Amino acid sequence: MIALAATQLTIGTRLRGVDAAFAPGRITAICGPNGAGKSTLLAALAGLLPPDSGQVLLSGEDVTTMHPRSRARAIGYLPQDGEVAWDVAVRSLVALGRMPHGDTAAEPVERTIATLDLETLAGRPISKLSGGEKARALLARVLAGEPQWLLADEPFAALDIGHQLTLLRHLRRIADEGVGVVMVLHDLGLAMNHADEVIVLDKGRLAASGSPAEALSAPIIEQVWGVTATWIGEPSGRALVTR
Ligand SMILES: Nc1ncnc2c1ncn2[C@@H]1O[C@H](COP(=O)(O)OP(=O)(O)OP(=O)(O)O)[C@@H](O)[C@H]1O
Repeated sequence: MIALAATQLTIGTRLRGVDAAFAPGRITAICGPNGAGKSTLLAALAGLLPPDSGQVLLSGEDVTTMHPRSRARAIGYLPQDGEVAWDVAVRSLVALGRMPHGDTAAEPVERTIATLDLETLAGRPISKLSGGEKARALLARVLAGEPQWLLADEPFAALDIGHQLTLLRHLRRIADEGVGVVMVLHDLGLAMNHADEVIVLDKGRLAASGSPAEALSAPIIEQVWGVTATWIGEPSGRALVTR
């Protein structure tokens, strides 16, 4: 089993001694208030932020010292505000996701374009896309690389409800195939209903972790977000009602 784990991860005051383990085939949501350290943790898991102390291990190997190409093959990372250096067409951008493999294999590129409903946009330059269309194109680039781990920062933020649902189903499908999915989510309903595990960060520290029901219980939401709220509805269809 290829596991990804952070031990006593410390980066300035942004992350303070965070321990977290992620399992392949599972969807883990990282939640917490603004500035809690969620994006910092995700970037550190991707090997892009060297810690002051502690480490991130992928199958026992330190991610910061892995060969960049093997790390890129293993870990697909989608940052919060993805920027594109060149104004290429969507299809070319998605094909760039194959770089870690040293190929531009048409099959995964076209499959990912179809999965993210980008067929009619495939020839259009990135600069001429809407915010949500660009978000889907950037996500497609990462998915086309078929990584063992998908680390995505707020992948649903710009998507309409239909594309959110399509993406949720796709993430569950790749998780069922063994991919480890780790994503930062502000929408606690999405985390409660669709994640297998939840990690809650608060001021750089781990505040809770476990099943969605455990880690996002009303007392933890009150303690971490300072919000009094109740979950209503059935499992996998819960809604958070604030008071
Ligand atoms: N490059 C940086 N150097 C120093 N501090 C930073 C840097 N980037 C972010 N921070 C600070 O580190 C803390 C954690 O930031 P981070 O982006 O990880 O939070 P977050 O939980 O993802 O927040 P949000 O929900 O607002 O996206 C914040 O207080 C932020 O101001």
